[in-house]
Amino acid sequence: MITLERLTKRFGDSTAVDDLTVDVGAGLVTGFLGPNGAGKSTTMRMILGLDRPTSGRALVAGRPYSELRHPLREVGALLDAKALHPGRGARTHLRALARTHHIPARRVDETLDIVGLGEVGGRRAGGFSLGMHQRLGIAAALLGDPGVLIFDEPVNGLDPDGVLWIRELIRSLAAEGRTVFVSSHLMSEMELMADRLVVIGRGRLIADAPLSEVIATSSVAAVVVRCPDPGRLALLCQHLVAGGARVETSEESRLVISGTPIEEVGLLAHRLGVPLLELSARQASLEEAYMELTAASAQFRAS
Ligand SMILES: Nc1ncnc2c1ncn2[C@@H]1O[C@H](COP(=O)(O)OP(=O)(O)OP(=O)(O)O)[C@@H](O)[C@H]1O
Repeated sequence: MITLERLTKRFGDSTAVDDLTVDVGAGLVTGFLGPNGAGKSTTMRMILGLDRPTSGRALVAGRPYSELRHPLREVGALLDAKALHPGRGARTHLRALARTHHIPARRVDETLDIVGLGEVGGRRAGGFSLGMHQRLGIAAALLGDPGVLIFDEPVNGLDPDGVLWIRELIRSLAAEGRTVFVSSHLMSEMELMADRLVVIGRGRLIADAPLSEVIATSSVAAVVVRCPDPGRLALLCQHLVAGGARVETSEESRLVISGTPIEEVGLLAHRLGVPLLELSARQASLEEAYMELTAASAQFRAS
């Protein structure tokens, strides 16, 4: 469990994180979204004791990071995968970490196997590909078998195999009951990975809800009907508009309706004797919902 209580961080005159209160629960993947500069990394850094809050608190399992007795056994993190000594082998790097954090040495080979680097553990990290760096960073995060995991942009720059692997790993870590907090700019990936979402913009909380609820906020969600009889379709359209729905006619035989539930559209068509060849719900994508939610707080968006 991660708890943010009125968490605030100022750098000089600018406020990077602004009064953020959020509970990130166990057994779930919680996605952390927001435009560039929204304050995601700063928030994660404060959870990990790398930045000091200006006010408020960030707690892991009920305590600030600095008060954790065995931090790596409580919380593992992937922030900047390249931040390690290039001359060191992967195994040597993990062994050093294990030693300084009182983690049994056998975990080094266990975690190298979990991330698929068992065969290359002796190679210098300086020669690793981006994907191997990510895997090694994840091995370091898992080393202490922690209950809380924080991943900042874990799929950045990975090939499709690597993306699939990280997605499955992250889902399985949550299924084991761990708290998993993940940031990503890839909405399609978040849609597949996250159970809940925390969305921030300019440091402030915009949404904290299950994925499905965030998607449901989009105005792009619609009901599509198709009818072979233009006269009947026009009649249906008239009644829908009179009832307050927004209706688009993209093709002659098709209506795209928003603001009216699919059940009501179906019953109305039946009452009016409108023959339907199609009655379907069009769900918004997370990307569409996200763009609407963050429209006011994105600093760099073309108009
Ligand atoms: N050490 C620092 N000194 C001054 N300003 C900083 C510092 N670290 C971050 N900031 C500022 O705080 C704000 C939030 O940055 P942060 O990196 O947390 O955002 P982010 O949501 O992670 O962005 P991105 O998606 O681009 O990684 C930005 O305006 C950034 O310039």
